[in-house]
Amino acid sequence: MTASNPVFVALDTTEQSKAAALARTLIGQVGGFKLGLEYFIANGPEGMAAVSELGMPLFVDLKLHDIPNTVAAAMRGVVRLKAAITTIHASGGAAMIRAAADAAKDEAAKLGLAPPAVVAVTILTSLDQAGAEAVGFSGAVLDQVKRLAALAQDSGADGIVCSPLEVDAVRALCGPDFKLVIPGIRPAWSETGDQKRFLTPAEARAKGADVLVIGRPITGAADPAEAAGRIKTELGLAP
Ligand SMILES: O=C(O)c1cc(=O)[nH]c(=O)n1[C@@H]1O[C@H](COP(=O)(O)O)[C@@H](O)[C@H]1O
Repeated sequence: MTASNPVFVALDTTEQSKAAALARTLIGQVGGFKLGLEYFIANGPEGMAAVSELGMPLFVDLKLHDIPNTVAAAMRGVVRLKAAITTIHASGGAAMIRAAADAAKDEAAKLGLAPPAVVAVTILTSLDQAGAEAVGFSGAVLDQVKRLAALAQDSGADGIVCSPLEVDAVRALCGPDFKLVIPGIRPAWSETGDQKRFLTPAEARAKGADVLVIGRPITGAADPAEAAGRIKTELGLAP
């Protein structure tokens, strides 16, 4: 991420040529690129390299969630992809979070790389109150996010993923150095789609988000670079 632009654009596609072309168009308009499961399953490590070699920070979003030993081994592979940020699920528990954080640091040191920020997904932004309760998170979503954020921080994670609606409360709980990576970002002019807990880029930033994860409002626009530029303007960044 360049210091001034907090936007990581989610290049959610299975097509390597499409991701690389979009990425090239967006250099200068965003702070980094996010590649997730959809892309990784189709294109593997070589596909990740095709985007990372463009020289922008890479967010590798594989949302690891398994027993600690398996997650630690997978995390070593994520480090080899030269990730700047990567995700695990906080609900994997304290030992899993610790194993992921330790493996990231250890593998990065072995390879002489900067370790990725390991951020733990709390409650997916596609879940509303009823959806969160249906998978067993009882109580207000905000309280569940705060509980998982504290668990993640106590277990060595560098930050969390939550919706913009919870950012100020988590910031107050976890302090200024805890990285808040925030999807569920919808400019007023965009479609909400499957996101249930969302705010605009400027609202999320004002609440204290460090990274804004934005996909379809940019990638689905007729002119993605123009859409990213519009978001830059809304964030008060120089064109
Ligand atoms: O971990 C994530 O990045 C993530 C967590 C979450 O709770 N919600 C969420 O939408 N995401 C990701 O953020 C991106 C949002 O994309 P758009 O909804 O198209 O802006 C997608 O790539 C999701 O995988």
